Amino acid sequence: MRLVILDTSKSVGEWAAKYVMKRINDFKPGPERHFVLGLPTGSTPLGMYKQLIEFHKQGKLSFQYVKTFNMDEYVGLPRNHEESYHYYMWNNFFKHIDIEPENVHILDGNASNLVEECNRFERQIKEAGGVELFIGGIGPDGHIAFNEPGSSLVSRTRVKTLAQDTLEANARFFNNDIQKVPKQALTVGVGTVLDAQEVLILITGAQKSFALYKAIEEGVNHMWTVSAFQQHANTLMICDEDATLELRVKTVKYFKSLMDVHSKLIEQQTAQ
Ligand SMILES: N[C@@H]1[C@@H](O)[C@H](O)[C@@H](COP(=O)(O)O)O[C@@H]1O
Repeated sequence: MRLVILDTSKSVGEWAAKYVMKRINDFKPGPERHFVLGLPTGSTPLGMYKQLIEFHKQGKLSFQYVKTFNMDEYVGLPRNHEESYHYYMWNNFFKHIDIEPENVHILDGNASNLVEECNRFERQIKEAGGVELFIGGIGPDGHIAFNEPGSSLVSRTRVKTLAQDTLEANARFFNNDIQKVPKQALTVGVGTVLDAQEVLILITGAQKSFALYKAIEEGVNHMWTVSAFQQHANTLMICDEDATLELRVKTVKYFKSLMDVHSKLIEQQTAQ
């Protein structure tokens, strides 16, 4: 596992965007060879999306041959509701880039048969050839996508009832009214994300520092589902200083000493 520690949450967004751009451009996507990207929502990735849009506007990056699969969506929230992940994705990212709408895949939380919707999503990922790079964020309770504490670490896309911690954390998006937060969501499983060729996880803020500690310094534990990525051969976590507050000084020093190595991961873009 790699951990890139940057000073601020802003730098996390910029670094992640440079990394994603490099991965897509190095892949050289084309009509017969789409780059398959898994995407998260939440406040953490906003800076990354902003920077990716900027790279696109500068002509450095195209999404014409990129297929996307989003991690999750609330159940029962109308698609045009400002807090739906459909709205979030189109508003914050897709409408600003050159992606083909048919290449965008977001779970439909209003489908008449939610189980079939989840199974269809898994099939679509498979038909696309699997995810090349899955980007994720985590909740303060260490969940990835909506894989709440106690989720199976081999789970697939499914309906999930949200934990109290998540309802509380996400109430801020619903006028701080916990009653307005949908109680269920559709989410990719931990196993779905583990199947990706590579996983990139963004973690910022002191409120995520205990989860980062659980993810890195303790063992794999289904009560902290992000810890499952210790078992993935190609996981890259990017965090800010605040998120390291619960880590040992030794751990932080070790990963910081690798910064020169990590900088090489985005080198081609900075040189452009
Ligand atoms: N289901 C989403 C997660 O996919 C996301 O990672 C998390 C963090 O959100 P934020 O970045 O706003 O802290 O929020 C929700 O729970």
